[in-house]
Amino acid sequence: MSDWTVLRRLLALAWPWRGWMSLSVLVACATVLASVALMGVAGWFIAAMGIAGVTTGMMNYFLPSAGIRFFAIVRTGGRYADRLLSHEATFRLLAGLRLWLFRKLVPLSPGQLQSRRGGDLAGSLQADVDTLQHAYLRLASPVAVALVCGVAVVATVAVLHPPTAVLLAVLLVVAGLAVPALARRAAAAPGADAVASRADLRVAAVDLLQGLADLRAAGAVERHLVVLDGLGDRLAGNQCRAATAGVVAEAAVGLSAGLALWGAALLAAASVAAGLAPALVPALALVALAAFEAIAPLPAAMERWGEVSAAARRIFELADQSPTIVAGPAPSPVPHDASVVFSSVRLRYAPDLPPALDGLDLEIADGDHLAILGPSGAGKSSIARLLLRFWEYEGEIRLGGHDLRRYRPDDLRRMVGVATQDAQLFNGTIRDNLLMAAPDADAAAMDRVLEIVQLAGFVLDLTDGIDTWIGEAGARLSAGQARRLVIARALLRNPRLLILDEPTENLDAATAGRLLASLREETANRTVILITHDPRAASQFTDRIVQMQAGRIVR
Ligand SMILES: Nc1ncnc2c1ncn2[C@@H]1O[C@H](COP(=O)(O)OP(=O)(O)OP(=O)(O)O)[C@@H](O)[C@H]1O
Repeated sequence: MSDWTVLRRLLALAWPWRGWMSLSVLVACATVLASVALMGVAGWFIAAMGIAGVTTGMMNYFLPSAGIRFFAIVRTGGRYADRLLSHEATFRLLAGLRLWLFRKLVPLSPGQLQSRRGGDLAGSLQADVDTLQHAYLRLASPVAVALVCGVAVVATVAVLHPPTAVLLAVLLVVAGLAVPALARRAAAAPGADAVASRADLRVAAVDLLQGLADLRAAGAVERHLVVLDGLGDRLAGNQCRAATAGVVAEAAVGLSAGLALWGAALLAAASVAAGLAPALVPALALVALAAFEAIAPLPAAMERWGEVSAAARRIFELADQSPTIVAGPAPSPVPHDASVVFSSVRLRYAPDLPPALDGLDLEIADGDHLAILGPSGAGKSSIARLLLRFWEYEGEIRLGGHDLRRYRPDDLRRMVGVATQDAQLFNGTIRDNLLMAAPDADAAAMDRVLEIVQLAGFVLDLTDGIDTWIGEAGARLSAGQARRLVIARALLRNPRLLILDEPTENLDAATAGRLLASLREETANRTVILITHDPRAASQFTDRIVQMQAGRIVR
Protein backbone atom coordinates (compact mmCIF):
# COMPACT_ATOMS: atom_id res chain seq x y z
CA MET A 1 0.00 0.00 0.00
CA SER A 2 1.60 3.27 -1.10
CA ASP A 3 1.95 6.27 1.21
CA TRP A 4 -0.63 8.12 -0.88
CA THR A 5 -3.15 5.32 -0.48
CA VAL A 6 -2.56 5.30 3.27
CA LEU A 7 -3.06 9.07 3.40
CA ARG A 8 -6.15 8.94 1.22
CA ARG A 9 -7.69 6.21 3.37
CA LEU A 10 -6.86 8.05 6.58
CA LEU A 11 -8.55 11.16 5.27
CA ALA A 12 -11.56 9.14 4.14
CA LEU A 13 -11.85 7.67 7.65
CA ALA A 14 -11.87 11.19 9.10
CA TRP A 15 -14.68 12.30 6.78
CA PRO A 16 -17.49 11.95 9.35
CA TRP A 17 -15.60 14.38 11.62
CA ARG A 18 -14.93 16.89 8.85
CA GLY A 19 -16.96 19.58 10.63
CA TRP A 20 -14.77 19.48 13.72
CA MET A 21 -11.57 19.18 11.69
CA SER A 22 -12.44 22.14 9.45
CA LEU A 23 -13.35 24.28 12.43
CA SER A 24 -10.05 23.46 14.08
CA VAL A 25 -8.12 24.32 10.84
CA LEU A 26 -10.05 27.57 10.52
CA VAL A 27 -9.21 28.65 14.07
CA ALA A 28 -5.56 27.62 13.63
CA CYS A 29 -5.35 29.72 10.42
CA ALA A 30 -6.87 32.73 12.18
CA THR A 31 -4.31 32.34 14.99
CA VAL A 32 -1.30 32.15 12.67
CA LEU A 33 -2.52 35.05 10.52
CA ALA A 34 -3.18 37.15 13.64
CA SER A 35 0.35 36.40 14.80
CA VAL A 36 1.86 37.45 11.45
CA ALA A 37 -0.30 40.56 11.35
CA LEU A 38 0.69 41.42 14.92
CA MET A 39 4.40 41.27 14.05
CA GLY A 40 3.89 43.29 10.84
CA VAL A 41 1.79 46.03 12.43
CA ALA A 42 4.06 46.21 15.50
CA GLY A 43 7.19 46.48 13.32
CA TRP A 44 5.60 49.16 11.20
CA PHE A 45 4.22 51.03 14.22
CA ILE A 46 7.50 51.21 16.12
CA ALA A 47 9.40 52.32 13.01
CA ALA A 48 6.72 54.84 12.00
CA MET A 49 6.63 56.31 15.54
CA GLY A 50 10.42 56.65 15.49
CA ILE A 51 10.33 58.29 12.10
CA ALA A 52 7.51 60.63 13.17
CA GLY A 53 9.52 61.53 16.29
CA VAL A 54 12.53 62.69 14.35
CA THR A 55 10.53 64.33 11.55
CA THR A 56 7.04 65.84 11.86
CA GLY A 57 6.15 64.50 15.28
CA MET A 58 2.63 63.88 13.94
CA MET A 59 1.06 60.46 13.77
CA ASN A 60 -2.28 58.80 14.48
CA TYR A 61 -1.27 56.05 16.86
CA PHE A 62 -4.75 55.04 18.00
CA LEU A 63 -5.56 52.88 15.02
CA PRO A 64 -2.31 50.83 14.90
CA SER A 65 -2.23 50.35 18.68
CA ALA A 66 -5.85 49.15 18.60
CA GLY A 67 -4.82 46.80 15.78
CA ILE A 68 -1.92 45.48 17.85
CA ARG A 69 -4.24 44.84 20.78
CA PHE A 70 -6.79 43.16 18.53
CA PHE A 71 -4.25 40.85 16.88
CA ALA A 72 -2.66 40.00 20.24
CA ILE A 73 -6.04 39.03 21.69
CA VAL A 74 -6.96 36.97 18.60
CA ARG A 75 -3.58 35.21 18.71
CA THR A 76 -3.81 34.34 22.42
CA GLY A 77 -7.48 33.35 22.32
CA GLY A 78 -6.94 31.52 19.03
CA ARG A 79 -4.10 29.42 20.42
CA TYR A 80 -6.27 28.35 23.32
CA ALA A 81 -9.27 27.62 21.08
CA ASP A 82 -7.03 25.86 18.56
CA ARG A 83 -5.65 23.44 21.18
CA LEU A 84 -9.13 22.84 22.52
CA LEU A 85 -10.72 22.25 19.12
CA SER A 86 -7.94 20.21 17.56
CA HIS A 87 -7.79 17.88 20.57
CA GLU A 88 -11.56 17.60 20.77
CA ALA A 89 -11.69 16.78 17.05
CA THR A 90 -8.88 14.24 17.31
CA PHE A 91 -10.21 12.48 20.38
CA ARG A 92 -13.66 12.18 18.86
CA LEU A 93 -12.06 10.81 15.73
CA LEU A 94 -9.90 8.30 17.64
CA ALA A 95 -12.87 7.05 19.65
CA GLY A 96 -14.77 6.58 16.38
CA LEU A 97 -11.83 4.81 14.74
CA ARG A 98 -11.45 2.43 17.66
CA LEU A 99 -15.11 1.47 17.42
CA TRP A 100 -14.84 1.13 13.63
CA LEU A 101 -11.87 -1.22 13.98
CA PHE A 102 -13.53 -3.22 16.73
CA ARG A 103 -16.64 -3.68 14.57
CA LYS A 104 -14.42 -4.93 11.75
CA LEU A 105 -12.78 -7.45 14.09
CA VAL A 106 -15.96 -8.93 15.55
CA PRO A 107 -16.99 -11.02 12.50
CA LEU A 108 -13.41 -12.30 12.14
CA SER A 109 -13.43 -13.82 15.60
CA PRO A 110 -12.26 -16.40 16.47
CA GLY A 111 -11.08 -18.22 13.33
CA GLN A 112 -9.40 -15.38 11.50
CA LEU A 113 -7.91 -13.81 14.59
CA GLN A 114 -6.45 -16.87 16.25
CA SER A 115 -3.08 -16.53 14.52
CA ARG A 116 -2.68 -13.12 16.16
CA ARG A 117 -1.55 -12.79 19.71
CA GLY A 118 -3.87 -11.10 22.18
CA GLY A 119 -1.36 -8.38 23.06
CA ASP A 120 -0.91 -7.65 19.37
CA LEU A 121 -4.63 -7.16 18.77
CA ALA A 122 -5.03 -5.05 21.88
CA GLY A 123 -2.05 -3.03 20.66
CA SER A 124 -3.68 -2.33 17.31
CA LEU A 125 -6.82 -1.18 19.05
CA GLN A 126 -4.97 1.04 21.49
CA ALA A 127 -1.47 2.15 20.49
CA ASP A 128 -1.86 1.97 16.71
CA VAL A 129 -5.11 3.92 16.79
CA ASP A 130 -3.50 6.40 19.21
CA THR A 131 -0.57 6.82 16.82
CA LEU A 132 -3.02 7.93 14.16
CA GLN A 133 -3.65 11.10 16.17
CA HIS A 134 -0.39 12.39 14.71
CA ALA A 135 -1.85 11.94 11.23
CA TYR A 136 -4.63 14.38 12.01
CA LEU A 137 -3.31 16.56 14.83
CA ARG A 138 0.21 17.00 13.49
CA LEU A 139 -0.09 16.30 9.79
CA ALA A 140 -3.39 16.93 8.03
CA SER A 141 -4.32 19.99 10.05
CA PRO A 142 -0.82 21.66 10.02
CA VAL A 143 -0.43 21.03 6.27
CA ALA A 144 -3.78 22.70 5.61
CA VAL A 145 -2.84 25.62 7.90
CA ALA A 146 0.60 25.97 6.25
CA LEU A 147 -0.95 26.05 2.78
CA VAL A 148 -3.66 28.58 3.58
CA CYS A 149 -1.47 30.87 5.69
CA GLY A 150 1.63 30.56 3.44
CA VAL A 151 -0.34 31.62 0.37
CA ALA A 152 -2.17 34.40 2.24
CA VAL A 153 1.03 35.91 3.70
CA VAL A 154 3.01 35.70 0.43
CA ALA A 155 0.12 37.29 -1.47
CA THR A 156 -0.12 40.17 1.02
CA VAL A 157 3.63 40.74 0.98
CA ALA A 158 3.55 40.65 -2.85
CA VAL A 159 1.20 43.63 -2.82
CA LEU A 160 3.57 45.61 -0.56
CA HIS A 161 6.95 44.53 -1.97
CA PRO A 162 7.17 41.81 -4.66
CA PRO A 163 10.91 40.98 -4.26
CA THR A 164 10.39 40.15 -0.57
CA ALA A 165 7.39 38.00 -1.55
CA VAL A 166 9.56 36.00 -3.98
CA LEU A 167 12.28 35.45 -1.38
CA LEU A 168 9.69 34.48 1.24
CA ALA A 169 7.94 32.08 -1.13
CA VAL A 170 11.22 30.34 -2.01
CA LEU A 171 12.30 30.00 1.62
CA LEU A 172 8.84 28.80 2.71
CA VAL A 173 8.86 26.13 0.00
CA VAL A 174 12.35 24.99 1.02
CA ALA A 175 11.51 24.91 4.72
CA GLY A 176 7.95 23.68 4.31
CA LEU A 177 8.47 21.07 1.60
CA ALA A 178 12.10 20.10 1.04
CA VAL A 179 13.16 19.99 4.69
CA PRO A 180 10.13 17.93 5.86
CA ALA A 181 10.58 15.59 2.88
CA LEU A 182 14.19 14.95 3.90
CA ALA A 183 13.10 14.52 7.53
CA ARG A 184 10.49 12.01 6.41
CA ARG A 185 13.04 10.03 4.46
CA ALA A 186 15.50 9.95 7.36
CA ALA A 187 12.84 8.99 9.92
CA ALA A 188 10.82 6.53 7.80
CA ALA A 189 12.73 3.33 8.60
CA PRO A 190 13.24 3.99 12.35
CA GLY A 191 9.63 5.18 12.62
CA ALA A 192 8.24 2.00 11.07
CA ASP A 193 10.58 -0.12 13.16
CA ALA A 194 9.46 1.76 16.28
CA VAL A 195 5.86 0.67 15.61
CA ALA A 196 6.94 -2.94 15.09
CA SER A 197 9.14 -2.96 18.19
CA ARG A 198 6.39 -1.36 20.27
CA ALA A 199 4.04 -4.13 19.16
CA ASP A 200 6.63 -6.81 20.03
CA LEU A 201 7.22 -5.16 23.39
CA ARG A 202 3.52 -5.15 24.14
CA VAL A 203 3.08 -8.81 23.22
CA ALA A 204 6.08 -9.78 25.37
CA ALA A 205 4.78 -7.69 28.30
CA VAL A 206 1.28 -9.21 28.06
CA ASP A 207 2.79 -12.72 27.90
CA LEU A 208 4.95 -11.97 30.93
CA LEU A 209 2.05 -10.60 32.98
CA GLN A 210 -0.39 -13.34 32.02
CA GLY A 211 2.07 -16.11 32.69
CA LEU A 212 3.80 -14.53 35.67
CA ALA A 213 2.83 -17.22 38.16
CA ASP A 214 4.02 -20.05 35.89
CA LEU A 215 7.18 -18.19 34.89
CA ARG A 216 8.02 -17.64 38.55
CA ALA A 217 7.42 -21.29 39.28
CA ALA A 218 9.73 -22.24 36.40
CA GLY A 219 12.34 -19.62 37.45
CA ALA A 220 12.09 -18.06 33.98
CA VAL A 221 11.14 -14.48 34.94
CA GLU A 222 14.68 -13.08 34.58
CA ARG A 223 15.03 -14.57 31.10
CA HIS A 224 11.80 -12.89 30.05
CA LEU A 225 12.87 -9.58 31.56
CA VAL A 226 16.07 -9.67 29.50
CA VAL A 227 13.97 -10.10 26.33
CA LEU A 228 11.71 -7.24 27.42
CA ASP A 229 14.75 -5.06 28.09
CA GLY A 230 16.15 -5.77 24.62
CA LEU A 231 12.86 -4.84 23.00
CA GLY A 232 12.71 -1.64 25.08
CA ASP A 233 16.23 -0.70 23.91
CA ARG A 234 15.26 -1.33 20.30
CA LEU A 235 12.21 0.89 20.64
CA ALA A 236 14.18 3.68 22.34
CA GLY A 237 16.92 3.49 19.67
CA ASN A 238 14.40 3.81 16.85
CA GLN A 239 12.58 6.67 18.54
CA CYS A 240 15.90 8.44 19.12
CA ARG A 241 16.93 8.12 15.44
CA ALA A 242 13.53 9.39 14.26
CA ALA A 243 13.65 12.29 16.75
CA THR A 244 17.18 13.27 15.62
CA ALA A 245 15.91 13.67 12.05
CA GLY A 246 13.10 15.86 13.39
CA VAL A 247 15.43 18.05 15.46
CA VAL A 248 17.81 18.62 12.52
CA ALA A 249 14.83 19.53 10.35
CA GLU A 250 13.53 21.97 12.96
CA ALA A 251 16.95 23.64 13.08
CA ALA A 252 16.84 23.95 9.27
CA VAL A 253 13.44 25.66 9.49
CA GLY A 254 14.83 28.03 12.15
CA LEU A 255 17.73 28.84 9.82
CA SER A 256 15.35 29.53 6.92
CA ALA A 257 13.30 31.84 9.15
CA GLY A 258 16.47 33.75 10.07
CA LEU A 259 17.43 34.02 6.42
CA ALA A 260 13.94 35.27 5.58
CA LEU A 261 14.20 37.98 8.29
CA TRP A 262 17.55 39.29 7.12
CA GLY A 263 16.84 38.80 3.42
CA ALA A 264 13.55 40.68 3.66
CA ALA A 265 15.18 43.48 5.68
CA LEU A 266 17.99 43.91 3.13
CA LEU A 267 15.70 43.71 0.06
CA ALA A 268 13.22 46.17 1.54
CA ALA A 269 15.95 48.55 2.69
CA ALA A 270 17.38 48.52 -0.84
CA SER A 271 13.95 49.60 -2.16
CA VAL A 272 13.60 52.62 0.17
CA ALA A 273 15.57 54.76 -2.29
CA ALA A 274 13.06 53.68 -4.97
CA GLY A 275 10.13 54.93 -2.87
CA LEU A 276 9.24 52.18 -0.37
CA ALA A 277 8.07 53.66 2.95
CA PRO A 278 10.96 53.17 5.42
CA ALA A 279 8.57 52.00 8.17
CA LEU A 280 7.73 49.02 5.98
CA VAL A 281 11.30 47.68 6.22
CA PRO A 282 11.00 46.26 9.77
CA ALA A 283 7.35 45.36 9.09
CA LEU A 284 8.28 43.19 6.10
CA ALA A 285 11.24 41.64 7.92
CA LEU A 286 9.08 40.68 10.91
CA VAL A 287 6.24 39.40 8.72
CA ALA A 288 8.75 37.21 6.85
CA LEU A 289 9.99 35.83 10.17
CA ALA A 290 6.49 35.28 11.57
CA ALA A 291 5.32 33.50 8.40
CA PHE A 292 7.46 30.53 9.42
CA GLU A 293 5.12 29.91 12.32
CA ALA A 294 2.78 28.43 9.71
CA ILE A 295 5.23 25.78 8.58
CA ALA A 296 7.12 25.18 11.83
CA PRO A 297 5.13 22.00 12.73
CA LEU A 298 5.73 20.34 9.34
CA PRO A 299 9.16 18.73 9.92
CA ALA A 300 7.93 17.10 13.15
CA ALA A 301 4.83 15.92 11.28
CA MET A 302 6.91 14.36 8.54
CA GLU A 303 9.28 12.82 11.06
CA ARG A 304 6.24 11.06 12.48
CA TRP A 305 4.95 9.92 9.11
CA GLY A 306 6.94 6.63 9.13
CA GLU A 307 5.37 5.72 12.46
CA VAL A 308 1.90 6.88 11.45
CA SER A 309 1.90 5.03 8.13
CA ALA A 310 3.21 1.82 9.75
CA ALA A 311 0.43 1.98 12.37
CA ALA A 312 -2.16 2.75 9.68
CA ARG A 313 -0.96 -0.18 7.55
CA ARG A 314 -1.28 -2.53 10.53
CA ILE A 315 -4.81 -1.27 11.15
CA PHE A 316 -5.85 -1.51 7.49
CA GLU A 317 -4.36 -4.98 7.19
CA LEU A 318 -6.59 -6.09 10.08
CA ALA A 319 -9.69 -4.23 8.92
CA ASP A 320 -9.37 -5.31 5.29
CA GLN A 321 -9.82 -9.00 6.00
CA SER A 322 -13.23 -10.01 4.78
CA PRO A 323 -15.06 -12.36 7.14
CA THR A 324 -15.03 -15.89 5.78
CA ILE A 325 -18.29 -16.65 7.56
CA VAL A 326 -21.30 -14.66 6.38
CA ALA A 327 -24.96 -15.58 6.00
CA GLY A 328 -26.03 -16.82 2.56
CA PRO A 329 -27.85 -14.52 0.13
CA ALA A 330 -31.29 -15.65 1.37
CA PRO A 331 -30.91 -16.26 5.10
CA SER A 332 -32.83 -19.16 6.65
CA PRO A 333 -35.88 -18.24 8.69
CA VAL A 334 -35.89 -19.06 12.39
CA PRO A 335 -36.71 -22.80 12.50
CA HIS A 336 -39.58 -24.45 14.33
CA ASP A 337 -37.46 -27.11 15.96
CA ALA A 338 -33.90 -27.62 17.17
CA SER A 339 -33.01 -30.89 15.46
CA VAL A 340 -29.40 -31.26 14.35
CA VAL A 341 -28.01 -33.30 11.45
CA PHE A 342 -24.32 -33.53 10.54
CA SER A 343 -23.66 -35.25 7.17
CA SER A 344 -20.07 -36.06 6.16
CA VAL A 345 -18.73 -32.99 7.92
CA ARG A 346 -15.04 -32.26 7.67
CA LEU A 347 -13.24 -29.50 9.52
CA ARG A 348 -9.62 -28.44 9.20
CA TYR A 349 -8.46 -25.61 11.44
CA ALA A 350 -5.65 -24.83 9.00
CA PRO A 351 -4.67 -26.32 5.63
CA ASP A 352 -1.48 -27.79 7.10
CA LEU A 353 -3.27 -29.44 10.05
CA PRO A 354 -4.95 -32.86 10.01
CA PRO A 355 -8.76 -32.74 9.97
CA ALA A 356 -10.33 -32.27 13.41
CA LEU A 357 -13.63 -33.66 12.08
CA ASP A 358 -13.25 -36.25 9.38
CA GLY A 359 -16.54 -37.18 7.75
CA LEU A 360 -18.72 -36.79 10.84
CA ASP A 361 -22.31 -38.10 10.65
CA LEU A 362 -24.60 -37.35 13.55
CA GLU A 363 -28.32 -36.94 14.06
CA ILE A 364 -30.17 -35.49 17.05
CA ALA A 365 -33.94 -35.13 17.01
CA ASP A 366 -35.63 -32.04 18.41
CA GLY A 367 -35.78 -32.21 22.22
CA ASP A 368 -33.33 -35.13 22.41
CA HIS A 369 -30.39 -35.35 24.76
CA LEU A 370 -27.18 -36.75 23.35
CA ALA A 371 -23.87 -37.34 25.12
CA ILE A 372 -20.70 -37.41 23.07
CA LEU A 373 -17.88 -39.31 24.70
CA GLY A 374 -14.33 -39.48 23.46
CA PRO A 375 -10.68 -39.03 24.32
CA SER A 376 -9.00 -35.62 24.34
CA GLY A 377 -8.51 -34.29 20.81
CA ALA A 378 -11.25 -36.52 19.31
CA GLY A 379 -13.06 -33.45 17.95
CA LYS A 380 -15.91 -33.16 20.47
CA SER A 381 -15.61 -29.43 21.13
CA SER A 382 -15.21 -28.77 17.41
CA ILE A 383 -18.88 -29.77 17.00
CA ALA A 384 -19.90 -26.87 19.25
CA ARG A 385 -17.63 -24.44 17.37
CA LEU A 386 -19.25 -25.43 14.07
CA LEU A 387 -22.77 -25.06 15.42
CA LEU A 388 -21.89 -21.50 16.44
CA ARG A 389 -20.48 -20.91 12.91
CA PHE A 390 -17.07 -19.96 14.22
CA TRP A 391 -15.33 -22.03 11.53
CA GLU A 392 -16.04 -23.01 7.93
CA TYR A 393 -16.47 -26.71 7.15
CA GLU A 394 -17.06 -29.17 4.31
CA GLY A 395 -20.20 -31.34 4.16
CA GLU A 396 -23.60 -30.35 5.45
CA ILE A 397 -25.02 -29.37 8.81
CA ARG A 398 -28.77 -28.81 9.19
CA LEU A 399 -30.32 -27.13 12.19
CA GLY A 400 -34.09 -27.23 12.47
CA GLY A 401 -34.17 -28.59 8.92
CA HIS A 402 -32.30 -25.62 7.38
CA ASP A 403 -28.74 -25.36 6.15
CA LEU A 404 -26.61 -23.97 8.98
CA ARG A 405 -24.63 -21.83 6.54
CA ARG A 406 -27.73 -19.87 5.63
CA TYR A 407 -28.57 -18.65 9.11
CA ARG A 408 -27.71 -15.12 10.01
CA PRO A 409 -24.92 -15.42 12.63
CA ASP A 410 -26.97 -13.41 15.13
CA ASP A 411 -30.10 -15.60 14.69
CA LEU A 412 -27.96 -18.66 15.16
CA ARG A 413 -26.35 -17.43 18.34
CA ARG A 414 -29.76 -16.66 19.78
CA MET A 415 -30.85 -20.22 19.11
CA VAL A 416 -27.73 -22.05 20.23
CA GLY A 417 -26.39 -21.73 23.78
CA VAL A 418 -22.95 -23.04 24.54
CA ALA A 419 -21.10 -23.47 27.79
CA THR A 420 -17.62 -24.12 26.44
CA GLN A 421 -14.52 -25.17 28.33
CA ASP A 422 -12.69 -21.98 27.44
CA ALA A 423 -15.63 -19.59 27.98
CA GLN A 424 -14.56 -16.23 29.27
CA LEU A 425 -15.76 -14.76 32.51
CA PHE A 426 -15.47 -10.99 32.73
CA ASN A 427 -14.01 -8.76 35.35
CA GLY A 428 -17.22 -7.78 37.10
CA THR A 429 -19.80 -9.17 39.48
CA ILE A 430 -21.69 -12.46 39.24
CA ARG A 431 -24.71 -10.44 38.17
CA ASP A 432 -22.71 -8.65 35.42
CA ASN A 433 -21.52 -11.96 34.07
CA LEU A 434 -25.02 -13.40 33.98
CA LEU A 435 -26.62 -10.31 32.46
CA MET A 436 -23.98 -10.14 29.77
CA ALA A 437 -25.79 -12.92 27.95
CA ALA A 438 -29.34 -11.89 28.77
CA PRO A 439 -29.48 -8.19 29.69
CA ASP A 440 -33.22 -8.28 30.35
CA ALA A 441 -33.19 -11.23 32.76
CA ASP A 442 -34.84 -10.48 36.12
CA ALA A 443 -33.61 -11.42 39.58
CA ALA A 444 -35.88 -14.47 39.78
CA ALA A 445 -34.51 -15.88 36.52
CA MET A 446 -30.95 -15.36 37.73
CA ASP A 447 -31.69 -17.05 41.06
CA ARG A 448 -33.26 -19.96 39.22
CA VAL A 449 -30.26 -20.63 36.94
CA LEU A 450 -27.89 -20.33 39.89
CA GLU A 451 -30.07 -22.90 41.68
CA ILE A 452 -29.89 -25.25 38.67
CA VAL A 453 -26.09 -25.10 38.50
CA GLN A 454 -25.82 -25.63 42.27
CA LEU A 455 -24.35 -22.20 42.95
CA ALA A 456 -27.30 -20.69 44.84
CA GLY A 457 -25.97 -21.66 48.28
CA PHE A 458 -22.48 -20.40 47.48
CA VAL A 459 -23.80 -17.03 46.24
CA LEU A 460 -26.10 -16.69 49.25
CA ASP A 461 -23.14 -17.10 51.61
CA LEU A 462 -21.17 -14.30 49.94
CA THR A 463 -21.32 -10.94 51.74
CA ASP A 464 -22.30 -9.15 48.56
CA GLY A 465 -24.28 -12.08 47.16
CA ILE A 466 -24.84 -11.89 43.44
CA ASP A 467 -23.05 -8.53 43.41
CA THR A 468 -19.77 -10.10 44.43
CA TRP A 469 -16.87 -9.13 42.18
CA ILE A 470 -15.27 -12.23 40.65
CA GLY A 471 -12.00 -10.72 39.44
CA GLU A 472 -10.11 -10.91 36.16
CA ALA A 473 -11.42 -13.89 34.14
CA GLY A 474 -13.24 -15.11 37.27
CA ALA A 475 -9.97 -15.48 39.18
CA ARG A 476 -11.80 -15.28 42.55
CA LEU A 477 -13.84 -18.37 41.75
CA SER A 478 -12.71 -21.98 41.85
CA ALA A 479 -12.48 -23.71 38.47
CA GLY A 480 -15.66 -25.69 39.19
CA GLN A 481 -17.59 -22.59 40.29
CA ALA A 482 -16.42 -20.70 37.22
CA ARG A 483 -17.54 -23.52 34.95
CA ARG A 484 -20.98 -23.60 36.57
CA LEU A 485 -21.35 -19.82 36.27
CA VAL A 486 -20.70 -20.23 32.54
CA ILE A 487 -23.45 -22.86 32.37
CA ALA A 488 -25.84 -20.60 34.29
CA ARG A 489 -25.11 -17.83 31.80
CA ALA A 490 -25.89 -20.13 28.88
CA LEU A 491 -29.14 -21.31 30.52
CA LEU A 492 -30.29 -17.77 31.20
CA ARG A 493 -30.53 -17.12 27.48
CA ASN A 494 -33.03 -19.94 27.20
CA PRO A 495 -31.55 -21.43 24.02
CA ARG A 496 -33.39 -24.11 22.06
CA LEU A 497 -30.18 -26.02 21.50
CA LEU A 498 -27.83 -26.22 24.45
CA ILE A 499 -24.28 -27.54 24.24
CA LEU A 500 -22.57 -28.36 27.49
CA ASP A 501 -18.84 -28.94 27.10
CA GLU A 502 -17.40 -30.91 30.06
CA PRO A 503 -19.84 -29.40 32.60
CA THR A 504 -18.68 -31.65 35.43
CA GLU A 505 -14.97 -31.08 35.09
CA ASN A 506 -13.37 -30.01 38.39
CA LEU A 507 -16.48 -31.06 40.35
CA ASP A 508 -16.68 -33.66 43.08
CA ALA A 509 -18.87 -36.66 42.29
CA ALA A 510 -21.78 -35.53 44.51
CA THR A 511 -21.96 -31.99 43.07
CA ALA A 512 -21.52 -33.35 39.53
CA GLY A 513 -24.43 -35.77 40.12
CA ARG A 514 -26.70 -33.01 41.44
CA LEU A 515 -25.73 -30.68 38.62
CA LEU A 516 -26.46 -33.26 35.92
CA ALA A 517 -29.79 -34.23 37.52
CA SER A 518 -31.01 -30.64 37.68
CA LEU A 519 -29.74 -29.90 34.17
CA ARG A 520 -31.59 -32.96 32.84
CA GLU A 521 -34.79 -31.80 34.48
CA GLU A 522 -34.43 -28.17 33.37
CA THR A 523 -33.69 -29.09 29.76
CA ALA A 524 -36.32 -31.84 29.41
CA ASN A 525 -37.86 -30.20 26.32
CA ARG A 526 -34.71 -28.86 24.74
CA THR A 527 -32.13 -30.37 22.47
CA VAL A 528 -28.94 -30.84 24.46
CA ILE A 529 -25.50 -32.07 23.44
CA LEU A 530 -23.36 -33.04 26.39
CA ILE A 531 -19.67 -33.29 25.57
CA THR A 532 -17.61 -35.21 28.05
CA HIS A 533 -14.83 -37.74 28.45
CA ASP A 534 -16.46 -39.09 31.59
CA PRO A 535 -18.71 -42.13 30.85
CA ARG A 536 -20.38 -41.83 34.26
CA ALA A 537 -21.44 -38.24 33.60
CA ALA A 538 -22.71 -39.24 30.17
CA SER A 539 -24.88 -42.06 31.48
CA GLN A 540 -26.16 -39.94 34.39
CA PHE A 541 -27.42 -37.40 31.90
CA THR A 542 -28.86 -39.52 29.09
CA ASP A 543 -29.00 -43.02 27.69
CA ARG A 544 -28.23 -41.79 24.17
CA ILE A 545 -24.46 -41.87 24.11
CA VAL A 546 -22.12 -41.87 21.12
CA GLN A 547 -18.39 -42.38 21.08
CA MET A 548 -16.05 -40.19 19.06
CA GLN A 549 -12.55 -40.91 17.90
CA ALA A 550 -10.32 -39.04 15.47
CA GLY A 551 -13.07 -36.78 14.21
CA ARG A 552 -15.74 -39.44 13.64
CA ILE A 553 -18.49 -41.22 15.52
CA VAL A 554 -17.21 -44.73 16.06
CA ARG A 555 -20.24 -46.17 17.84
N1 LIG B 1 -8.43 -23.44 17.21
C1 LIG B 1 -7.77 -24.52 16.80
N2 LIG B 1 -6.79 -24.40 15.90
C2 LIG B 1 -6.12 -25.47 15.47
N3 LIG B 1 -6.39 -26.72 15.86
C3 LIG B 1 -7.35 -26.90 16.77
C4 LIG B 1 -8.10 -25.81 17.28
N4 LIG B 1 -9.00 -26.28 18.15
C5 LIG B 1 -8.84 -27.61 18.17
N5 LIG B 1 -7.84 -27.99 17.35
C6 LIG B 1 -7.41 -29.35 17.09
O1 LIG B 1 -8.53 -30.07 16.65
C7 LIG B 1 -8.58 -31.35 17.24
C8 LIG B 1 -9.91 -31.57 17.94
O2 LIG B 1 -10.01 -30.62 18.98
P1 LIG B 1 -11.28 -30.53 19.94
O3 LIG B 1 -11.09 -29.37 20.84
O4 LIG B 1 -12.50 -30.61 19.14
O5 LIG B 1 -11.09 -31.88 20.76
P2 LIG B 1 -11.89 -32.40 22.03
O6 LIG B 1 -12.34 -33.79 21.72
O7 LIG B 1 -12.92 -31.44 22.45
O8 LIG B 1 -10.71 -32.44 23.10
P3 LIG B 1 -10.79 -32.17 24.69
O9 LIG B 1 -11.59 -33.28 25.31
O10 LIG B 1 -9.35 -32.20 25.09
O11 LIG B 1 -11.41 -30.84 24.82
C9 LIG B 1 -7.39 -31.43 18.16
O12 LIG B 1 -6.38 -32.17 17.50
C10 LIG B 1 -6.94 -30.01 18.35
O13 LIG B 1 -5.55 -29.94 18.44
